[in-house]
Amino acid sequence: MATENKNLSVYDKNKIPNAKDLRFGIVVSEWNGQITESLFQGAQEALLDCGASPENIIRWNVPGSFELTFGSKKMIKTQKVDAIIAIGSVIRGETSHFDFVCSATAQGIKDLNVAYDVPVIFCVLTDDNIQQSLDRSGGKHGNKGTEAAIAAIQMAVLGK
Ligand SMILES: Nc1c(NC[C@H](O)[C@H](O)[C@H](O)CO)[nH]c(=O)[nH]c1=O
Ligand SMILES: CC(=O)[C@@H](O)COP(=O)(O)O
Repeated sequence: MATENKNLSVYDKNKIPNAKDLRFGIVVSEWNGQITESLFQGAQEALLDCGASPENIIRWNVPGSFELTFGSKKMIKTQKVDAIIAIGSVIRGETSHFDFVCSATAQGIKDLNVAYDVPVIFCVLTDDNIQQSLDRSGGKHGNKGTEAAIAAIQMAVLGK
């Protein structure tokens, strides 16, 4: 289902586990900061709405999406968190660099989910233009940060 057919901010709170006893890490890329800050706000608001405590949300910043893998790995190794949300915004430029950043970031986060027992949620927008990014970070298609927060709660309690 394409995003245009699914608002990213819609969730049924009654179907989401309470997050009051969970600790979350959020690693935020500083590239396209206007977008990533909106994604962070969406994620933070949803976590709090679902019962998480502010002191149980740990935020770290990294330079760009490529660094989300290392930042998330470092957080897994040094912080006791139940799930991590990796937030980035990659917007296509003139060269093929977009493809390499997107692929490396997706593969790196996938690899963390394989190697460690802490779910890392892929909250990285990979857009052709800034309007697509705005539409998915609090615009007409909702906020992918909200979607990622709900996924983080669900994955944190999986199998418990
Ligand atoms: N062009 C974008 C980047 N590029 C930077 C890389 O993510 C990385 O920080 C650099 O290559 C140094 O390792 N990053 C984004 O998050 N978004 C972009 O649009
Ligand atoms: C995703 C990128 O790295 C990209 O924004 C960089 O722009 P360019 O391909 O024009 O160098």
